Amino acid sequence: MITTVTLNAAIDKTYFLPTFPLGKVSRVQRYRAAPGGKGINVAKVVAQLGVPVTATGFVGGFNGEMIKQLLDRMGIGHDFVSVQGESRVCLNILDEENGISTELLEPGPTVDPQALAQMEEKIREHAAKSRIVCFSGSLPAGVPKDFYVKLVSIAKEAGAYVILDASGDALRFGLEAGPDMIKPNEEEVEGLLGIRVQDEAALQKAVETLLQKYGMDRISVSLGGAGSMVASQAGTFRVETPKVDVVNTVGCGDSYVAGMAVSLATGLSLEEGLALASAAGTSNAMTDEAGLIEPEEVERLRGQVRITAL
Ligand SMILES: Nc1ncnc2c1ncn2[C@@H]1O[C@H](COP(=O)(O)OP(=O)(O)O)[C@@H](O)[C@H]1O
Ligand SMILES: O=P(O)(O)OC[C@H]1O[C@](O)(COP(=O)(O)O)[C@@H](O)[C@@H]1O
Repeated sequence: MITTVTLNAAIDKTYFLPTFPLGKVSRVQRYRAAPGGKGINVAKVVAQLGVPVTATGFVGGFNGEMIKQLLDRMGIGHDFVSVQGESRVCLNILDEENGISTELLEPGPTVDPQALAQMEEKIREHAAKSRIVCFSGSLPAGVPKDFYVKLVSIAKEAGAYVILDASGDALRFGLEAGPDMIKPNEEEVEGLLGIRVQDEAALQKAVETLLQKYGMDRISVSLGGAGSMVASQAGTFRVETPKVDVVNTVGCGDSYVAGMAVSLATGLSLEEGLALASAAGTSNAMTDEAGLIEPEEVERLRGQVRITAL
């Protein structure tokens, strides 16, 4: 079992527009709405890859109900803590002619102390039944900056392998609890070390420094269409993913995390895991919804991922 945790769940809405002129009226002819927020996207991809998953986190209001109902329709198990207020809408406006994506992310509800305590209990309960627990995304108002320290510690004490995919203070604090894996982007690596990364050699040095400093099992720095660089206890690897026709890249990072979680839960080797994670991210880029992949496409892409030991 894999558990995903989304403290700021969302309805991910995508508007597909031929162009997106600012200051003009655009009539939306085509759109999609799906349950989202990073951890929920991870859960959707894990389920599509055929591994049992439970999604937890905070949900609120009508949007929260919609998130749960849409997950039910997808056959994805969930066990959320309900909060006052309304779960957010995350809007992605895709200007298809220019290939530009503009994301507008609402703040989400304010979480009260009682709900925080309930969440700690949920993590204790689900981590005890899970091989992998993935914590993903930003913290809504009312959640202390160091909440991931508490939750990661609880999950680790219960014996789960912990993946943390967050940014800013949430990541910085969360690292103190010793997650097994993180998936920062280059900017987040720079922020954590207070440096500028000029080239791949500098990135390699930076991720190896972080790996040693926090004693992690692996760090994947995702590089969009350029793939990823992964530092692990077995060495550092440059992972190149196939070039494809891109439709929508929102959710690629979540799909990559899902692939990694599935590989860990099913006992794949590190190299096999890197290929699966990259292929899942790339397959997501070829679909129009965040957290949507084509399992057959993933199978095909897996064989095309190039992994080089550095
Ligand atoms: N344009 C793209 N073409 C092919 N694969 C992509 C593309 N963008 C992302 N991916 C795949 O998804 C993974 C994660 O994407 P990335 O954009 O780096 O994450 P995030 O969404 O967290 O910023 C990449 O390592 C790659 O495997
Ligand atoms: O919780 P955060 O960090 O605000 O991110 C929320 C948003 O991130 C996304 O999951 C996309 O993330 P990635 O593109 O990094 O995978 C959106 O679908 C979502 O609504």
